[in-house]
Amino acid sequence: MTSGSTAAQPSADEAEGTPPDSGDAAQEEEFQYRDESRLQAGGQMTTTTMARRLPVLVRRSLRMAWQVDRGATAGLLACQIGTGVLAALGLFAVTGTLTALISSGDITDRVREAAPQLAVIAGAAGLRALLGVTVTWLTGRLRPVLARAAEVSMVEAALGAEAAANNKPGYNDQYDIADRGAQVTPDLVEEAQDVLAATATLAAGATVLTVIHPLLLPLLLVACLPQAAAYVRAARVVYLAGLETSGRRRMLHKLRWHMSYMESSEEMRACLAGPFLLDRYRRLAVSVNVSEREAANTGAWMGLAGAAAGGVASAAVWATLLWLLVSGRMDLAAGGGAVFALQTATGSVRGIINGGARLVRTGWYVQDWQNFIDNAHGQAMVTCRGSEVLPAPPERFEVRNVIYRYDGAEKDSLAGVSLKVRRGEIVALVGENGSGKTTLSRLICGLLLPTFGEVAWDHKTTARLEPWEAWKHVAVAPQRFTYLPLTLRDNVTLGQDDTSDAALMAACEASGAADMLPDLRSGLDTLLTSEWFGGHQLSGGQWQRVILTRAFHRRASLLVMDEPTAALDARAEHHVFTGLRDLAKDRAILLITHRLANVAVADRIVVLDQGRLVQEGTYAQLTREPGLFRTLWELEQRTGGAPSPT
Ligand SMILES: Nc1ncnc2c1ncn2[C@@H]1O[C@H](COP(=O)(O)OP(=O)(O)OP(=O)(O)O)[C@@H](O)[C@H]1O
Repeated sequence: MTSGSTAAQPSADEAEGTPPDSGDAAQEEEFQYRDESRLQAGGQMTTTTMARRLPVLVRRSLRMAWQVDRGATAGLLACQIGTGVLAALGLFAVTGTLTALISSGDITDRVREAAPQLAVIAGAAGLRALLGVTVTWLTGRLRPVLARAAEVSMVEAALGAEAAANNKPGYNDQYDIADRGAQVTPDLVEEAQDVLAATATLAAGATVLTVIHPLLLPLLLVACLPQAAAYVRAARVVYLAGLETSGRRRMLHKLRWHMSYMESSEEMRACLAGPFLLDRYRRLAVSVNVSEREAANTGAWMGLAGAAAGGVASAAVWATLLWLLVSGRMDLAAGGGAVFALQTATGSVRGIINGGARLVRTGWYVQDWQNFIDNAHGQAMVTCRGSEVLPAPPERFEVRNVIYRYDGAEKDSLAGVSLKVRRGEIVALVGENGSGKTTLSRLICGLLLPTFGEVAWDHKTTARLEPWEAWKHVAVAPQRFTYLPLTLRDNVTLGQDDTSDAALMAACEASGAADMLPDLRSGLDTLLTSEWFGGHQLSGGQWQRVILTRAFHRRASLLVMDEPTAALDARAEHHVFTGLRDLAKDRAILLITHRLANVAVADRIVVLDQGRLVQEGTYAQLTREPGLFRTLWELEQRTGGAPSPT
């Protein structure tokens, strides 16, 4: 982005990650992770609990891999077992070779005796290399499939959460952390493979070591414990830093999205929002860098301490081996084999510790992912709602004395509102900005559940209905709609109901979208975005026609239209409103608009003021009687808007 050149550049100190000045601190405070219970739970995880969880994690990773690609998983397991067997064979062959070479007798005879063992060593090494390549191939095949599957589960869980969840404390943080878990799911499998491979090799080394001298293996394992503890602590520090920075990283992600994507590209330039946000981004990035760098430093120190402890412990094991040899408790040939076995076993134990610590850290993330997909941070609709299904499309939608307060809000957005809409009726919701119109429409659609009171469709409350089945009876043309990068046909039908051209064309006629079809290269099958080749970029008003087409195409009992013509030209707006009565024949229509000229079409008008229903009546009644409606209507008339009552 060229405008970035005008942005305040970070100083050298900032670029290196020095904490930003105090002016930014308050700003960053807003994005801090605040789920103390989660942080405490993370902080209390010890090496012992983690050691206990390791087999669970390996099993989980295998189960996940098995679900997405059985062939690759079985192949990987076979490779790991094969690697262990070959490692054992190779080690036994090394011991045999050394015994043969070191024994007394003619050198030619000794070499001849050792030759078959040497062939086994070479064969085992070659086959292990082959298995290594196979493991790389199978892992490469598994990784992307697993990552996509984890992402899909996340999206399913997010879609299965209450729409109100976004306001719940901690929900978005939990989503982010879980999303990170989804991204690292393939790592879990790979790290579990590493641990399995190292365990298989250790099993081989351990067998040989135990045969040579029973003291060596326990000594080696005890010696590695301090290193394991240090690595797990380091992993915990990095994981906790990931939790703590999640809110700030989410903000970075949002800023990146707004600065780079097409939808906001014009404001980024014309309002100089680009340089401003880029500066904000840099400062926030520095603060995240500082936290992550601190964690990396602490982790490195812990790793260093662990490695030093491991080094000392290793030296003790080697000294023991030396003592066994010098004191004559072990002969020279066995000693040679022990050196190889010890080296292999030490490498394997380090592999298990390293891989295990990484596996544990990844396991925490994956656990977060699992928790989220299990119940969406306590917001899963299946646990908040019933599973009843309406026997027939509802005739009547009723709001009974409803209070609604968004989570975290200081006051109610709706305070004791009651309203009825029947099929065949058009009801208009009117009121000033923030009076609660959209909130009321969300409740009547069952997108939100009331804080108090109830919303009933015929005689069933929305809280008892299975939501996805219920929403088959609802069509919404929302105030803030989403531009989906799909064809016109897909944007309208979303794969539902009658996807035939005839049904689509009828809806296009009603919304006015039919007028723009001649300009679309592939008609109904034109991709509605220029972000991909062959796509077509629509104007704001044209998009609104598409959204209306989508709502009209659905044969739903309740049609909610929230500022449905805000972006339409006069001809298109007139076309939509003259067709509304026809649409209302078999639908209940809830119309929200600030253009009071348009509410004349409604059978009833309901006026909201600060979350309360203050007036209800026909257009003729409300324009006559004193009240909020008349005040707004008169203001609109002064600017040349609403017609006189008939
Ligand atoms: N998702 C949300 N989270 C928290 N508060 C919200 C949310 N949506 C709306 N509110 C609050 O609820 C109140 C009613 O908002 P609502 O969108 O229902 O008003 P409206 O009458 O549709 O306004 P407008 O005419 O501007 O569209 C406002 O005070 C608003 O701040």
